[in-house]
Amino acid sequence: MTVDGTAPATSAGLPASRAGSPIRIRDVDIRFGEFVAVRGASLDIAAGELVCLLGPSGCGKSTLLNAVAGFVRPAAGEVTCGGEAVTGPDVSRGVVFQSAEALFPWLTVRQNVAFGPQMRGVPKARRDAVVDRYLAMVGLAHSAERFPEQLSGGMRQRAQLARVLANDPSVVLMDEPFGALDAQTRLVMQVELDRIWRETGATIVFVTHDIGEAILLGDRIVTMTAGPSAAIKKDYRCDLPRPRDLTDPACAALFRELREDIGAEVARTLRAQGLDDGHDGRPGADRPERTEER
Ligand SMILES: Nc1ncnc2c1ncn2[C@@H]1O[C@H](COP(=O)(O)OP(=O)(O)OP(=O)(O)O)[C@@H](O)[C@H]1O
Repeated sequence: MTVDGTAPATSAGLPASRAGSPIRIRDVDIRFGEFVAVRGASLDIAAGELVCLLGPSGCGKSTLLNAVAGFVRPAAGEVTCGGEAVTGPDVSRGVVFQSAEALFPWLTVRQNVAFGPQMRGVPKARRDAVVDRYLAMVGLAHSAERFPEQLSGGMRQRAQLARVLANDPSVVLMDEPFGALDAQTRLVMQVELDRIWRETGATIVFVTHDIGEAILLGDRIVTMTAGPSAAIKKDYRCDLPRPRDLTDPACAALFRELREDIGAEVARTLRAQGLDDGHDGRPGADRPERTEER
Protein backbone atom coordinates (compact mmCIF):
# COMPACT_ATOMS: atom_id res chain seq x y z
CA MET A 1 0.00 0.00 0.00
CA THR A 2 1.09 3.55 -0.68
CA VAL A 3 1.00 6.34 1.90
CA ASP A 4 -2.21 7.84 0.48
CA GLY A 5 -3.98 4.56 1.03
CA THR A 6 -4.19 3.64 -2.64
CA ALA A 7 -2.82 0.53 -4.27
CA PRO A 8 0.71 0.77 -5.73
CA ALA A 9 0.98 1.97 -9.33
CA THR A 10 1.52 -0.48 -12.16
CA SER A 11 4.01 0.08 -14.98
CA ALA A 12 1.14 1.74 -16.90
CA GLY A 13 0.83 4.34 -14.15
CA LEU A 14 -2.48 2.97 -12.94
CA PRO A 15 -2.96 1.68 -9.44
CA ALA A 16 -3.02 -2.11 -9.38
CA SER A 17 -6.27 -3.54 -8.07
CA ARG A 18 -5.99 -4.36 -4.43
CA ALA A 19 -6.11 -8.08 -3.69
CA GLY A 20 -9.19 -9.24 -1.84
CA SER A 21 -9.17 -9.40 1.95
CA PRO A 22 -10.43 -12.30 4.04
CA ILE A 23 -13.47 -11.63 6.23
CA ARG A 24 -14.06 -13.29 9.56
CA ILE A 25 -17.40 -13.08 11.34
CA ARG A 26 -17.19 -14.63 14.77
CA ASP A 27 -20.12 -15.29 17.17
CA VAL A 28 -21.87 -12.09 16.13
CA ASP A 29 -25.10 -10.90 17.77
CA ILE A 30 -26.83 -7.83 16.34
CA ARG A 31 -29.61 -6.10 18.25
CA PHE A 32 -31.92 -3.20 17.54
CA GLY A 33 -32.98 -2.27 21.06
CA GLU A 34 -34.59 -5.38 22.54
CA PHE A 35 -34.96 -7.02 19.13
CA VAL A 36 -32.28 -9.60 18.33
CA ALA A 37 -31.90 -9.62 14.54
CA VAL A 38 -28.86 -11.92 14.33
CA ARG A 39 -27.55 -14.32 16.96
CA GLY A 40 -24.27 -16.22 17.08
CA ALA A 41 -23.37 -15.78 13.39
CA SER A 42 -19.94 -17.10 12.41
CA LEU A 43 -18.57 -17.19 8.90
CA ASP A 44 -15.10 -17.20 7.34
CA ILE A 45 -14.71 -15.85 3.82
CA ALA A 46 -11.39 -16.32 2.04
CA ALA A 47 -9.62 -13.55 0.15
CA GLY A 48 -11.05 -13.21 -3.35
CA GLU A 49 -14.09 -15.42 -2.74
CA LEU A 50 -17.54 -14.52 -4.00
CA VAL A 51 -19.99 -15.57 -1.30
CA CYS A 52 -23.75 -15.22 -1.67
CA LEU A 53 -25.83 -14.74 1.48
CA LEU A 54 -29.21 -16.24 0.82
CA GLY A 55 -32.26 -16.31 3.05
CA PRO A 56 -35.94 -15.49 3.35
CA SER A 57 -37.04 -11.88 3.31
CA GLY A 58 -36.39 -10.11 6.59
CA CYS A 59 -34.13 -12.80 8.04
CA GLY A 60 -31.14 -10.54 8.58
CA LYS A 61 -28.98 -10.71 5.45
CA SER A 62 -28.64 -6.94 5.10
CA THR A 63 -28.06 -6.58 8.81
CA LEU A 64 -25.14 -9.01 8.71
CA LEU A 65 -23.75 -7.31 5.60
CA ASN A 66 -24.05 -3.95 7.35
CA ALA A 67 -21.97 -5.31 10.22
CA VAL A 68 -19.20 -6.17 7.72
CA ALA A 69 -19.60 -2.72 6.16
CA GLY A 70 -19.24 -1.15 9.60
CA PHE A 71 -22.66 0.54 9.49
CA VAL A 72 -23.89 -1.58 12.40
CA ARG A 73 -21.90 -2.50 15.51
CA PRO A 74 -22.49 -6.04 16.80
CA ALA A 75 -23.74 -6.30 20.37
CA ALA A 76 -21.46 -9.32 20.77
CA GLY A 77 -18.79 -11.06 18.74
CA GLU A 78 -16.42 -9.61 16.21
CA VAL A 79 -16.05 -8.90 12.50
CA THR A 80 -12.56 -8.62 11.04
CA CYS A 81 -11.47 -7.78 7.54
CA GLY A 82 -7.91 -8.46 6.49
CA GLY A 83 -7.21 -9.31 10.14
CA GLU A 84 -8.34 -5.88 11.40
CA ALA A 85 -11.43 -5.37 13.51
CA VAL A 86 -14.26 -3.59 11.68
CA THR A 87 -15.20 -0.60 13.83
CA GLY A 88 -16.87 1.60 11.20
CA PRO A 89 -17.22 2.17 7.46
CA ASP A 90 -14.05 2.33 5.35
CA VAL A 91 -13.41 2.80 1.64
CA SER A 92 -11.57 -0.52 1.59
CA ARG A 93 -15.03 -2.09 2.05
CA GLY A 94 -17.21 -0.69 -0.73
CA VAL A 95 -20.98 -1.10 -0.64
CA VAL A 96 -23.31 -1.36 -3.64
CA PHE A 97 -26.93 -0.82 -2.66
CA GLN A 98 -30.11 -1.95 -4.36
CA SER A 99 -31.26 1.63 -4.74
CA ALA A 100 -29.65 3.70 -7.47
CA GLU A 101 -30.42 6.72 -5.25
CA ALA A 102 -26.98 6.01 -3.82
CA LEU A 103 -25.49 8.00 -6.72
CA PHE A 104 -25.16 11.78 -6.33
CA PRO A 105 -27.83 13.11 -8.72
CA TRP A 106 -26.10 16.48 -9.18
CA LEU A 107 -22.88 14.87 -10.43
CA THR A 108 -22.21 13.26 -13.80
CA VAL A 109 -21.30 9.58 -13.96
CA ARG A 110 -17.62 10.54 -14.31
CA GLN A 111 -17.82 12.88 -11.32
CA ASN A 112 -19.62 10.24 -9.25
CA VAL A 113 -16.89 7.69 -9.98
CA ALA A 114 -14.13 10.25 -9.38
CA PHE A 115 -15.65 11.35 -6.06
CA GLY A 116 -13.90 8.81 -3.80
CA PRO A 117 -10.40 9.17 -5.28
CA GLN A 118 -10.84 12.98 -5.21
CA MET A 119 -11.76 12.89 -1.52
CA ARG A 120 -8.66 10.80 -0.87
CA GLY A 121 -6.50 13.37 -2.65
CA VAL A 122 -5.49 11.18 -5.58
CA PRO A 123 -3.78 13.47 -8.14
CA LYS A 124 -5.94 14.38 -11.14
CA ALA A 125 -3.98 12.54 -13.82
CA ARG A 126 -4.10 9.29 -11.90
CA ARG A 127 -7.68 9.88 -10.87
CA ASP A 128 -8.69 10.30 -14.51
CA ALA A 129 -6.91 7.08 -15.42
CA VAL A 130 -8.67 5.21 -12.60
CA VAL A 131 -12.07 6.58 -13.59
CA ASP A 132 -11.51 5.71 -17.26
CA ARG A 133 -10.46 2.20 -16.32
CA TYR A 134 -13.53 1.45 -14.23
CA LEU A 135 -15.99 3.18 -16.55
CA ALA A 136 -14.64 0.97 -19.33
CA MET A 137 -14.79 -2.10 -17.08
CA VAL A 138 -18.48 -1.60 -16.37
CA GLY A 139 -19.27 -0.56 -19.97
CA LEU A 140 -20.13 3.08 -19.25
CA ALA A 141 -17.33 4.93 -21.04
CA HIS A 142 -19.84 6.34 -23.53
CA SER A 143 -22.12 7.67 -20.76
CA ALA A 144 -19.50 9.37 -18.61
CA GLU A 145 -20.94 12.86 -19.03
CA ARG A 146 -24.54 11.89 -18.32
CA PHE A 147 -26.32 12.48 -15.03
CA PRO A 148 -27.85 9.57 -13.07
CA GLU A 149 -31.40 10.52 -14.05
CA GLN A 150 -30.39 10.06 -17.70
CA LEU A 151 -29.38 6.42 -17.10
CA SER A 152 -31.38 3.20 -17.15
CA GLY A 153 -31.61 1.14 -13.94
CA GLY A 154 -28.90 -1.24 -15.12
CA MET A 155 -26.59 1.63 -16.07
CA ARG A 156 -27.07 3.22 -12.65
CA GLN A 157 -26.05 -0.02 -10.97
CA ARG A 158 -22.97 -0.18 -13.24
CA ALA A 159 -22.15 3.40 -12.22
CA GLN A 160 -22.51 2.49 -8.54
CA LEU A 161 -20.18 -0.45 -9.02
CA ALA A 162 -17.61 1.69 -10.86
CA ARG A 163 -17.78 4.27 -8.08
CA VAL A 164 -17.05 1.61 -5.49
CA LEU A 165 -14.26 0.00 -7.56
CA ALA A 166 -12.56 3.39 -8.07
CA ASN A 167 -11.68 3.26 -4.37
CA ASP A 168 -9.74 0.01 -4.95
CA PRO A 169 -11.70 -1.83 -2.28
CA SER A 170 -10.41 -5.16 -1.04
CA VAL A 171 -14.01 -6.12 -0.24
CA VAL A 172 -17.18 -5.31 -2.20
CA LEU A 173 -20.45 -5.72 -0.30
CA MET A 174 -23.51 -5.94 -2.52
CA ASP A 175 -27.00 -5.71 -1.03
CA GLU A 176 -29.46 -7.09 -3.59
CA PRO A 177 -27.83 -4.83 -6.20
CA PHE A 178 -29.89 -6.21 -9.09
CA GLY A 179 -33.14 -6.61 -7.16
CA ALA A 180 -34.86 -3.68 -8.85
CA LEU A 181 -33.83 -4.60 -12.40
CA ASP A 182 -35.94 -6.36 -15.01
CA ALA A 183 -35.12 -10.03 -15.63
CA GLN A 184 -33.08 -9.48 -18.82
CA THR A 185 -30.99 -6.63 -17.44
CA ARG A 186 -30.47 -8.64 -14.30
CA LEU A 187 -29.09 -11.55 -16.30
CA VAL A 188 -26.69 -9.25 -18.18
CA MET A 189 -25.52 -7.71 -14.90
CA GLN A 190 -24.92 -11.13 -13.35
CA VAL A 191 -22.67 -12.10 -16.28
CA GLU A 192 -20.88 -8.75 -16.06
CA LEU A 193 -20.33 -9.06 -12.33
CA ASP A 194 -18.83 -12.51 -12.78
CA ARG A 195 -16.29 -11.01 -15.23
CA ILE A 196 -15.57 -7.90 -13.13
CA TRP A 197 -15.05 -9.97 -10.01
CA ARG A 198 -12.38 -12.01 -11.81
CA GLU A 199 -10.73 -8.87 -13.18
CA THR A 200 -10.49 -7.14 -9.80
CA GLY A 201 -9.79 -10.09 -7.49
CA ALA A 202 -11.90 -8.45 -4.76
CA THR A 203 -13.68 -10.45 -2.09
CA ILE A 204 -17.41 -10.09 -2.75
CA VAL A 205 -20.29 -10.69 -0.36
CA PHE A 206 -23.52 -10.64 -2.34
CA VAL A 207 -26.89 -10.57 -0.59
CA THR A 208 -29.82 -11.98 -2.51
CA HIS A 209 -33.05 -13.86 -1.95
CA ASP A 210 -32.93 -15.15 -5.54
CA ILE A 211 -31.71 -18.77 -5.52
CA GLY A 212 -30.86 -18.76 -9.24
CA GLU A 213 -28.79 -15.61 -8.87
CA ALA A 214 -26.84 -17.17 -6.00
CA ILE A 215 -26.09 -20.27 -8.08
CA LEU A 216 -24.96 -18.22 -11.08
CA LEU A 217 -22.55 -16.15 -8.97
CA GLY A 218 -21.42 -17.85 -5.78
CA ASP A 219 -18.23 -19.76 -4.95
CA ARG A 220 -20.19 -20.45 -1.84
CA ILE A 221 -23.84 -19.96 -1.00
CA VAL A 222 -24.49 -19.40 2.67
CA THR A 223 -28.09 -19.71 3.84
CA MET A 224 -29.55 -18.07 6.92
CA THR A 225 -32.32 -19.17 9.21
CA ALA A 226 -35.49 -17.08 9.45
CA GLY A 227 -35.33 -14.34 12.06
CA PRO A 228 -35.61 -13.11 14.69
CA SER A 229 -32.28 -14.30 16.08
CA ALA A 230 -31.22 -15.37 12.59
CA ALA A 231 -28.14 -17.54 12.32
CA ILE A 232 -25.99 -19.00 9.58
CA LYS A 233 -27.78 -22.18 8.55
CA LYS A 234 -25.75 -23.96 5.91
CA ASP A 235 -22.68 -23.34 3.77
CA TYR A 236 -22.87 -24.76 0.23
CA ARG A 237 -19.66 -24.91 -1.80
CA CYS A 238 -20.46 -24.24 -5.43
CA ASP A 239 -17.54 -25.11 -7.67
CA LEU A 240 -19.55 -25.73 -10.84
CA PRO A 241 -17.78 -24.43 -13.97
CA ARG A 242 -18.50 -20.83 -15.01
CA PRO A 243 -20.41 -19.41 -16.77
CA ARG A 244 -23.19 -21.42 -15.19
CA ASP A 245 -26.42 -22.49 -16.78
CA LEU A 246 -29.38 -23.01 -14.44
CA THR A 247 -30.76 -25.72 -16.74
CA ASP A 248 -27.58 -27.75 -16.27
CA PRO A 249 -28.51 -30.83 -14.16
CA ALA A 250 -25.97 -30.04 -11.41
CA CYS A 251 -27.27 -26.45 -11.13
CA ALA A 252 -30.87 -27.69 -11.14
CA ALA A 253 -30.09 -30.17 -8.34
CA LEU A 254 -28.48 -27.42 -6.25
CA PHE A 255 -31.46 -25.18 -6.98
CA ARG A 256 -33.83 -27.82 -5.58
CA GLU A 257 -31.67 -28.33 -2.50
CA LEU A 258 -31.54 -24.59 -1.80
CA ARG A 259 -35.27 -24.20 -2.43
CA GLU A 260 -35.99 -26.84 0.20
CA ASP A 261 -33.57 -25.18 2.61
CA ILE A 262 -35.10 -21.69 2.18
CA GLY A 263 -38.64 -23.05 1.88
CA ALA A 264 -38.30 -24.69 5.30
CA GLU A 265 -37.36 -21.32 6.79
CA VAL A 266 -40.27 -19.57 5.11
CA ALA A 267 -42.59 -22.28 6.45
CA ARG A 268 -41.16 -21.80 9.94
CA THR A 269 -41.86 -18.05 9.75
CA LEU A 270 -45.42 -18.63 8.56
CA ARG A 271 -46.03 -21.12 11.37
CA ALA A 272 -44.67 -18.66 13.92
CA GLN A 273 -47.07 -16.05 12.56
CA GLY A 274 -49.98 -18.51 12.59
CA LEU A 275 -50.14 -18.25 8.80
CA ASP A 276 -49.14 -21.80 7.93
CA ASP A 277 -50.60 -22.54 4.51
CA GLY A 278 -49.07 -25.96 4.08
CA HIS A 279 -45.96 -24.45 2.56
CA ASP A 280 -43.31 -27.01 3.46
CA GLY A 281 -40.34 -26.16 1.30
CA ARG A 282 -40.76 -29.08 -1.07
CA PRO A 283 -40.13 -28.41 -4.75
CA GLY A 284 -43.12 -26.62 -6.17
CA ALA A 285 -44.46 -25.77 -2.73
CA ASP A 286 -43.19 -22.21 -2.79
CA ARG A 287 -43.48 -19.38 -5.27
CA PRO A 288 -41.32 -19.92 -8.37
CA GLU A 289 -38.07 -18.01 -8.22
CA ARG A 290 -37.64 -15.19 -10.70
CA THR A 291 -34.61 -16.78 -12.37
CA GLU A 292 -36.50 -20.05 -12.77
CA GLU A 293 -38.86 -18.29 -15.18
CA ARG A 294 -36.12 -17.46 -17.68
N1 LIG B 1 -32.57 -0.24 11.96
C1 LIG B 1 -33.38 -1.23 12.35
N2 LIG B 1 -34.13 -1.09 13.47
C2 LIG B 1 -34.93 -2.10 13.89
N3 LIG B 1 -35.06 -3.28 13.27
C3 LIG B 1 -34.33 -3.46 12.15
C4 LIG B 1 -33.46 -2.46 11.65
N4 LIG B 1 -32.87 -2.94 10.53
C5 LIG B 1 -33.35 -4.18 10.36
N5 LIG B 1 -34.23 -4.49 11.34
C6 LIG B 1 -34.95 -5.76 11.49
O1 LIG B 1 -33.99 -6.81 11.45
C7 LIG B 1 -34.52 -7.94 10.75
C8 LIG B 1 -33.60 -8.28 9.61
O2 LIG B 1 -33.69 -7.25 8.62
P1 LIG B 1 -32.81 -7.28 7.30
O3 LIG B 1 -33.10 -6.03 6.54
O4 LIG B 1 -31.40 -7.53 7.67
O5 LIG B 1 -33.39 -8.54 6.54
P2 LIG B 1 -33.07 -9.08 5.08
O6 LIG B 1 -32.86 -10.55 5.20
O7 LIG B 1 -31.99 -8.28 4.45
O8 LIG B 1 -34.46 -8.79 4.34
P3 LIG B 1 -34.83 -8.49 2.81
O9 LIG B 1 -34.39 -9.68 2.01
O10 LIG B 1 -36.32 -8.37 2.84
O11 LIG B 1 -34.14 -7.23 2.42
C9 LIG B 1 -35.91 -7.55 10.30
O12 LIG B 1 -36.83 -8.06 11.25
C10 LIG B 1 -35.90 -6.04 10.33
O13 LIG B 1 -37.19 -5.52 10.60
